[in-house]
Amino acid sequence: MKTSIATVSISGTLEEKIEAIAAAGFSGIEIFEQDFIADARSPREVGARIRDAGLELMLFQPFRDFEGLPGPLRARAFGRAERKFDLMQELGCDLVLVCSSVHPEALGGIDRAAQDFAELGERAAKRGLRVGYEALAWGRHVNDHRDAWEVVRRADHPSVGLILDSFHTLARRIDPDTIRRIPGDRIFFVQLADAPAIEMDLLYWSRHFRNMPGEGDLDVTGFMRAVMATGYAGPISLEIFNDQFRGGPSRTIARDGYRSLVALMDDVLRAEPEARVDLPAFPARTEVQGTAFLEFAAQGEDKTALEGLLATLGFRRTASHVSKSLALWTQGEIRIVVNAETTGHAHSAWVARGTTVCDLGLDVSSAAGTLARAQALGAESFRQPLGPGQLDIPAIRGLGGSVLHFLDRASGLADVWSVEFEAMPDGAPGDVGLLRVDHVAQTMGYDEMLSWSLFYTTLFEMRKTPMVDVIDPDGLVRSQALSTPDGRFRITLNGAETHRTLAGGFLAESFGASVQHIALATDDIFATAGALSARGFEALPIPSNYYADLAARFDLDAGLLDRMRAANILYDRDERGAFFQLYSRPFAGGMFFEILEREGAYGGYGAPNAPFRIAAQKRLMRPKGMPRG
Ligand SMILES: O=C(O)c1ccc(O)c(O)c1
Ligand SMILES: [Mg+2]
Repeated sequence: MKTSIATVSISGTLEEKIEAIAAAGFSGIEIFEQDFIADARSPREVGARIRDAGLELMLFQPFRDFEGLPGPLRARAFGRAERKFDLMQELGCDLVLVCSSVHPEALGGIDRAAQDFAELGERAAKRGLRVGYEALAWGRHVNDHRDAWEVVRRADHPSVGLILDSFHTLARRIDPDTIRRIPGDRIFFVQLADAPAIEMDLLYWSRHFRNMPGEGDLDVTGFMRAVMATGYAGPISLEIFNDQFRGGPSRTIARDGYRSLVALMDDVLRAEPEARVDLPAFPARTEVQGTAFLEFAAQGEDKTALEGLLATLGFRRTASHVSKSLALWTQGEIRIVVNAETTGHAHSAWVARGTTVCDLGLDVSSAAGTLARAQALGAESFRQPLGPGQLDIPAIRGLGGSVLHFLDRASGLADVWSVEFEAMPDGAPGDVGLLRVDHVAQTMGYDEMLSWSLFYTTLFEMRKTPMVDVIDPDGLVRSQALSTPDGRFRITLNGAETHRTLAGGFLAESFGASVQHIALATDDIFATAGALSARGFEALPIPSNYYADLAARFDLDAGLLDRMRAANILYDRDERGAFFQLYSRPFAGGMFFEILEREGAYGGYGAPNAPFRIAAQKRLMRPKGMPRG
């Protein structure tokens, strides 16, 4: 499979783009004319540089406002085309993208355009070049791939073909299955982009809001299934105009692109087994069965404070690692590892961020299969030297330096707790009824959210919920939840735009994206709250204004309301059930625990309560009488 990406899709100079694209694993590149013009090197040098980087220069674009012009304007358009053909020959690129005209004097007429393309094809063929025609969604006369195809069909020249772009087809809600009737060998190139479903002007939407397949709401898979059904065997390229990506880290964005393209083509192949996609086989998305463990890196006073908090939360230190400074704390199905090693990944994480969640372990059906998929999608595997008798548990680097381990029963990895740990019960009193990890909440910059959601949704079988806005007294935080279909593994992504929000302050303190809170589930929040307070746990205080509003919003039994108020429990409800939650006070630079109960099949995360929770946390964290800012 030939993969490619347009230089417009990422940030930097042309040289930085070339390096990032090559490093991400693409086979080729679409060069956007502006990127070339801004470069100081000659066309020959640029072409040679691209090939030296191991990339094929697959497309030169765009050539605008060509077809359907009258008299002298037409002659001038051909003159311009000849100049660009000269340039392409120097660059060493044989295909140009001509996008449908928006010229105010373009006349329209399928046959007129076809004649123009027949002549252009003849001129291109003399130089061994080819011409591809793409319908822009806002083209003056041609704005639908079906019309562009009719122009190409009537031009009837072997050097003239069609270029398809998923954005232009899907943005206009044109049925992608209409592509199935186009002969695959007449399609010269395919560009892919997704986009979020927002109502706006097509041109503005296209130039600013495109994103990687899988990051938006368009049916790019359906589009690509139709393309592959035609027998198309050419390059599959990303063309993503996005303001955030233009300013983002080029290597990360290029890697996201590669991940999105490989995941998409894998989906296409699974849905359309007849399609000829020469993609090496790798396992389907992993179905995560649950959280096997959460590992904190902690040292010194922070470690003592964390252990104290774990004890008041009803955890018991049940085992220690045979050779490392790792303690295992358990309750219900929950395992928390406290890592106080002075070398290795946990130690580096602690040095960089202070007390932090440095590792997430997931229960999967095949750990090796999950690793294989992650690597096929471009993830790096993660390894540390193994001590005697230690299990080689497959792991990868997530984003932002995070690490994920995969445990399964089939290969005995789930036995790590008895193999590598020695039981060492601390004799603490019984638990408080916490049963399992409900979700892990990660905080990141707003502009990193797409990378993280793409990472999880391409590797694991997870659904995204729509993004919600959370109002912090000092700014906005966007929040999006990802969940396995059965809800056994859930992650919430919180994107901060300013350091003044609670999430933004945590992000600044922890030097990058990381877990800010861990939500643990009980089946009886009132019993749990009672047991917690008996152990000296102090819940985050919630003001009585909140309970007065609850009484107004929901038809709640007065006794229930009183019990919630007494225990600082927040409440929410949806069509499927009710939700109760309480919070710990912040620890170690702004992390916290949440304790929750889902009643019925409540599917949310208590988002309506977030502004009140944040304000309550800020009251505790902000020294009294200090002006903010
Ligand atoms: O926005 C544009 O002008 C533009 C140019 C070239 C393309 O391939 C495209 O899809 C859009
Ligand atoms: Mg395009």
